[in-house]
Amino acid sequence: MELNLLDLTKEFSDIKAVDHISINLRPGIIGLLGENGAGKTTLIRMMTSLMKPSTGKILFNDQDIYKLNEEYRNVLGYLPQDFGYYPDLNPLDYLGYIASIKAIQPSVAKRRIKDLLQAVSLWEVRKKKIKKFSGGMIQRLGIAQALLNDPKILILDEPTSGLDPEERYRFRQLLSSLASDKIILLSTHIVSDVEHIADQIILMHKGKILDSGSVDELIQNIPVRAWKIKTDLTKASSFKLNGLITSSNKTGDNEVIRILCKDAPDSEAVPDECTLEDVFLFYNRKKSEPYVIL
Ligand SMILES: Nc1ncnc2c1ncn2[C@@H]1O[C@H](COP(=O)(O)OP(=O)(O)OP(=O)(O)O)[C@@H](O)[C@H]1O
Repeated sequence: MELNLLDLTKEFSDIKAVDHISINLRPGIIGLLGENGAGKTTLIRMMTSLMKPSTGKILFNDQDIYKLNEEYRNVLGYLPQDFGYYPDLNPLDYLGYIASIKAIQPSVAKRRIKDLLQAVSLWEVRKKKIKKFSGGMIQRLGIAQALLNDPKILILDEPTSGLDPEERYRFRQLLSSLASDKIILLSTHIVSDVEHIADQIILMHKGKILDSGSVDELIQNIPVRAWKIKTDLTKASSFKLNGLITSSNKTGDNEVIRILCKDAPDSEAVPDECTLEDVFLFYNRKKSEPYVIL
């Protein structure tokens, strides 16, 4: 099973929200990582066939998704950024309603709704009105509705926004537990949402893919390493000219700086482990930032 994005572009008057993107997606968890406005939602809306690309194609198993039409939508599960739920319904009635829209047979739907509510830990509150739910509970219900038709492709747009760290953790556990035979695409601007669960990360910036691959591959592909240096406060600011400072901790007259640059910025500098956060910071550094690769 594969989803092939071929030279996709989406223009809104003078904005190229998605700019000549080509990528091949296979089963596993794929993290679509980019800052706000990178073009993630636009890309996702094209992948769900809700929006037509200005140019390019999307092929599901070699067939154009717009030609497959309903056949494609039957294998797709989608959780938009703001999914429409009915606050006065309870999860049982809400999912029953969605199942009828998706034309799932009532006997199949009944069993599936029970399984899903148990999987997302909402079975105990199946008769409670959704308006009494926390943000995390609502997002879990959103996942359940996206999974109702047992989709082969599951697309989740910023599913962790509004969740607290504990809820985000549980959400990641849930995603990891989903069958590995699905293509699961999760868009986010939060590195920790995808760092430990994604098989593949797609780094998006200003409508383009900057890099894609495993976390280790992305780390290897940046031309900088991380270094830690203990320095005195007067010297500390000079390091800002040498690389991208990712953290600094003051202790008395000293400061411990963590910096991204190509080579050791000082004889005292010791190498530190690079992370996906470093990759994200490197690609999203501001043009105005004094940045010199040593
Ligand atoms: N319907 C539209 N009309 C005009 N411009 C749009 C439209 N939709 C998106 N854009 C622009 O396209 C760019 C990409 O937006 P998009 O929503 O795809 O990014 P994103 O990465 O999903 O960000 P966010 O997480 O903030 O939604 C932005 O500059 C946005 O303003």
